[in-house]
Amino acid sequence: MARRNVLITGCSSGIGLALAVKMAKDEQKRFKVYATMRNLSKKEPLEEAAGHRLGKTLEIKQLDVCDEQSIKACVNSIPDRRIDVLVSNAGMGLIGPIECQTIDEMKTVMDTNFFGLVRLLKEILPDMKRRKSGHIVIISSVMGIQGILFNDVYAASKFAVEGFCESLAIQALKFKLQLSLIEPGPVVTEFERKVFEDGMKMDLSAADAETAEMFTNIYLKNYKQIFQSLGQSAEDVAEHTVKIILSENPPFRHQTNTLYTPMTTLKYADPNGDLPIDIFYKMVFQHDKIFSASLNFIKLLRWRSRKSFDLGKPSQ
Ligand SMILES: NC(=O)C1=CN([C@@H]2O[C@H](COP(=O)(O)OP(=O)(O)OC[C@H]3O[C@@H](n4cnc5c(N)ncnc54)[C@H](OP(=O)(O)O)[C@@H]3O)[C@@H](O)[C@H]2O)C=CC1
Ligand SMILES: CC1=C(/C=C/C(C)=C/C=C/C(C)=C/C=O)C(C)(C)CCC1
Repeated sequence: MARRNVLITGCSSGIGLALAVKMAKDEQKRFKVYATMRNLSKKEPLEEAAGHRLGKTLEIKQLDVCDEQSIKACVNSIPDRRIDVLVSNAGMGLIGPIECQTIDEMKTVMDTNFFGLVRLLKEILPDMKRRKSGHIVIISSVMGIQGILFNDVYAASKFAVEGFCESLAIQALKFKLQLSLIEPGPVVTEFERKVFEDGMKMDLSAADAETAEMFTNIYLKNYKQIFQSLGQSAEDVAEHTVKIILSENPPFRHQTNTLYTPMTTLKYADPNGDLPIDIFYKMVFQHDKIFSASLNFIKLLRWRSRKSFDLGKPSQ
């Protein structure tokens, strides 16, 4: 099989970095990775992790998904503009009561997570259609399927991504293109740190006392524990993603975290949509002690089995 050109966005940290390195280190050298980031002054961790693959199976390029010119320049710099696999990974989070967020902050989330993907595809899709080959892989989220308390705008941005892709997938099929949504649950990356820090410093004065208390003493208080007990590593998500890229018949949707699937399954179990809302409400407001104890139990099990605990590792 010929070496496939892979363009990945958001490679300065987290899932993008882990995926770029994993693909560049492929023993069979099946990929040429164009690892992109908006700010090249952040390239050191990637350079270090790529080691001697740098300049061989991995090249670092500038690309800001909020800037059409930067996308165009990056794609034009790739031989024959040939991108066989596009991984749309760049993204950002936003938590808190909407009363305390500005419309501009919300627009930045939509602009990055949703319009970022749209801009990439406007540039790359026509070439893929002409060649009648290509795989578009999108790092979506479980929040592309299901909303979570105090993640209203972030979830909306991922729902937008999923609706857009569901529509596009039908046309893509006609051009023999593949489209896959990767849906991780919580992943321990910079995303988690940034979102938590922003949440902690948030000015909650525009919210009523009950909402502010709920955000601080329920959401933020449990946030770290949720990531510690249910969280995956970026490398885990990268492993799932490579498996999807290499599969002959890649699925349209792939959830990476089996500890989280009982939650997302609730969505499909009730056409009225009340079941997940009701259960999340009870977990947060009525059975919070049982919920917290269950999280601690999962954390303990994972600690005892030192990472071998199955988080839905793709079968060999
Ligand atoms: N962590 C999690 O719990 C989960 C994350 N995801 C999704 O995974 C993806 C990767 O996030 P993750 O690795 O966790 O987080 P990180 O914060 O570690 O990585 C996000 C990357 O996106 C980049 N980025 C942000 N805005 C832009 C932009 N305008 N143009 C180009 N790059 C940009 C960041 O660059 P910079 O360093 O310059 O900010 C960074 O490289 C996101 O789409 C996120 O929504 C999905 C499920 C769970
Ligand atoms: C499990 C769970 C909760 C929190 C889930 C979280 C915090 C998920 C984070 C997912 C991320 C960060 C996805 C990124 O795209 C609640 C609502 C507290 C209570 C109900 C069950």
